Amino acid sequence: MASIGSFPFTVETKTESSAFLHSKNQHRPGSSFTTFSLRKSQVFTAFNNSICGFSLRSDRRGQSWRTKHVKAAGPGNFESKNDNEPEDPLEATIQKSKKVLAMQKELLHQIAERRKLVSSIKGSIANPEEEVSNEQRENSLSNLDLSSASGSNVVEDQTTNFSSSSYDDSTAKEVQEILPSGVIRDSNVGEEESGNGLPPKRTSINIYSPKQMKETDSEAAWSTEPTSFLSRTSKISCLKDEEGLKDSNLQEVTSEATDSTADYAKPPPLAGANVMNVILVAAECAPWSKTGGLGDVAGSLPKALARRGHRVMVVAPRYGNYAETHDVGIRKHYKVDGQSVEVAYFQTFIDGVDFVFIDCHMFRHMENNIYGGKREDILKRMVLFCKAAVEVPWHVPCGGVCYGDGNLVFIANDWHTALLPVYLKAYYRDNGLMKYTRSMLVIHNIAHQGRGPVEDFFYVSLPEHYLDLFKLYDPVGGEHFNIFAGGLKAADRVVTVSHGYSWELKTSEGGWGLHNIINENDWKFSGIVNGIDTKEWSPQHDVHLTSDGYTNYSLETIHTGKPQCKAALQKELGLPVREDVPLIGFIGRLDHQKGVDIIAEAIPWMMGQDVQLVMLGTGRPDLEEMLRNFENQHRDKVRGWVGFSVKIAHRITAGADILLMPSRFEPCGLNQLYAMSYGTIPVVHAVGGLRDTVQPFDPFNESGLGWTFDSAEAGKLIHALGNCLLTYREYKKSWEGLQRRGMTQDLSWDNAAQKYEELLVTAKYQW
Ligand SMILES: Nc1ncnc2c1ncn2[C@@H]1O[C@H](COP(=O)(O)OP(=O)(O)O[C@H]2O[C@H](CO)[C@@H](O)[C@H](O)[C@H]2O)[C@@H](O)[C@H]1O
Repeated sequence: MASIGSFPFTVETKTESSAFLHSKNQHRPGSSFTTFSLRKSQVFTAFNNSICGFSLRSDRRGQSWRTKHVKAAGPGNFESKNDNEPEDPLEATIQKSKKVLAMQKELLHQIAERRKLVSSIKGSIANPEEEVSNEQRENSLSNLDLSSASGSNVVEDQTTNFSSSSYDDSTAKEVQEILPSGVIRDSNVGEEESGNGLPPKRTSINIYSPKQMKETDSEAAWSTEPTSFLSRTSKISCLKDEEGLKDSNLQEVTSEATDSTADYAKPPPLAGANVMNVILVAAECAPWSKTGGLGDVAGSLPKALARRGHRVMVVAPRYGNYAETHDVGIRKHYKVDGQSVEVAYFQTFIDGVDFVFIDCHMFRHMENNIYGGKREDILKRMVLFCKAAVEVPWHVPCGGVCYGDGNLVFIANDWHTALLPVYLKAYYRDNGLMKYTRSMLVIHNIAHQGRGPVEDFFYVSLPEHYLDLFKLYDPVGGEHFNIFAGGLKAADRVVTVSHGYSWELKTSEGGWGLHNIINENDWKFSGIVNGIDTKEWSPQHDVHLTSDGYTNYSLETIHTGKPQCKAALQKELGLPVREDVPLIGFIGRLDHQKGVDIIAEAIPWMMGQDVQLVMLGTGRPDLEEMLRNFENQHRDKVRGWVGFSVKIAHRITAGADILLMPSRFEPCGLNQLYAMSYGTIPVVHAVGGLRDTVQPFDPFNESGLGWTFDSAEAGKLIHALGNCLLTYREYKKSWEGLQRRGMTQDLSWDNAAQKYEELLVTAKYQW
């Protein structure tokens, strides 16, 4: 983090988030410019990561940094034009040098201050009992008893829905209804949790008025201070009363703080001053659970964010027994449809990411049927999941320390977790809690929205005035309840997985009834093309290519490696082993979106060609039957694999020459990205992310990555595939060029992660 230090950060904070600073200054009257906006985490992070960054920064950032600095610091800054500046250039240089020296002195002073701060943190680790105030606030809504909140304990903050002057019994009742309606707060919880020899938990919360906040050290008074890495130390008190806390955890954290000086040598995080805590919440997460691309994204985007220096967690349901994970030992209760449901948390740390799995009877043994069951049952599962997930940063210590709710952004995904931004607002932020926590909602597929009758609203246990957020009218279904609609409105930022799809979503054809909401929220809406996990999906390292005659290969060895994989695939599937026949692949859900029926229409033409076709998919029973029929009718040319097999998906990607994707709509599409990185040429309907990522082949300029067709029709597919087959057979050099260009693209998540980061930052500073 050499480039973060405190100085540019302070500048950026001041210039970009005056509202935020305003509120900060309330707690720190009289703070000076250079210190007032450094939050605990940032102080710690800055301290932890660089001193020498100060001297490098102006060189590295050059003019843009200086401009910002001048803007922020105004007159008196060493870069600003001063009326008293001497005419003599030598004298002017000397004066400037003096000012630079003075500034460096000031910076050294700040560093010394921060050293003291870290020492005091270490001290507090050594004496965790002293953190009583932290302990008091470190509790969940599952333990809140707002009926005991009264008088001076009541929030007067304007951002909440209630004030002390108007707070009476009826308000208390209302607040009770709003806040804990989805959260069990009965004394059973406390008793249960104190049943392990641990101190009983408190059953009420102290809510501080702004006056109290001012009178109290703001760092100790309220956990909404953005925390990031400091949370690792300041949240120690949350651990000591948690079941399952091991001494070793504490030691780990203590030694982490002790070793902080050693971190000077570490390279700075790519995110620089933007380092934050990120929690991605998704209904599936590869490799543990996956029905499609959402699982891939949940398993890989977080790792790329972690590589940029963020503290990153994924929260997913625990559908099966995942060997790598351990029970954190914490139990909480949430109310779903009037029933108290106990949840446990399982955790593991892989590739820099904390993976937390929420365990409860509703998810167990659902690994092969994640979205199965009646509509109400799926909804109830997602309600529970979102209620539990939003509180994970409070309850689940990772590496010994909870994430805390400061400097935190949730990334929710698709309708399944679209309730999370709503809960964050309704339960917490409307009530002055999680004030600095933000949410982003990612649209992977707008076709699935969590629609139901308006009565479904009662399952989500929200205050009545929230109903309007979810109510939607459409000509087919009439007035209905729509979870995606609520999430889109409540989230601080909305992202979809390609630019093309972000445009399509705003049209009546592409928005599936949500286009008006998306257009109204255009200001917070962006498209970012997915990346791929190059560890999982690279022909060089693919673990599924190490046996059964397959082999790993790279651009250098593609001439031998890919034919070997093709032969192995033909052998494995019982097709004639022939190097010269073009092998066409299809992988995907068998449904309307993926255009399997368009392939079906083109089958008679295809079977007239000398080709082989391998299709892998699962989904609609009629389409599954169709795949079996293709195989039965053309046993020497077609294989239709009905089922979900990650191994076969990898092997098809490596062994095929061509990948077909005639999707009617495709928000991003991952298979074409995987294909290109394996030297397999995509033939795709130019829609959504497919249009963004597959530039059409131009034989005159020898450019492009594959073939595209402009409408989802069999005739168009045949035309594009015909040209592709011709090139495969007649123009080997062009084919190799296509493979080379595809394989040398940077398709990793790193680019996308940087773009996500930019939006996470805007969300963070959004008030
Ligand atoms: N039968 C099978 N066996 C094994 N593996 C199989 C399989 N069927 C599919 N897969 C795998 O599932 C993933 C599907 O990726 P897609 O991008 O096609 O996602 P999907 O349409 O599910 O997701 C949505 O989300 C993703 C992620 O944002 C978007 O790319 C996409 O456009 C959008 O529709 C790939 O990894 C693929 O290999």
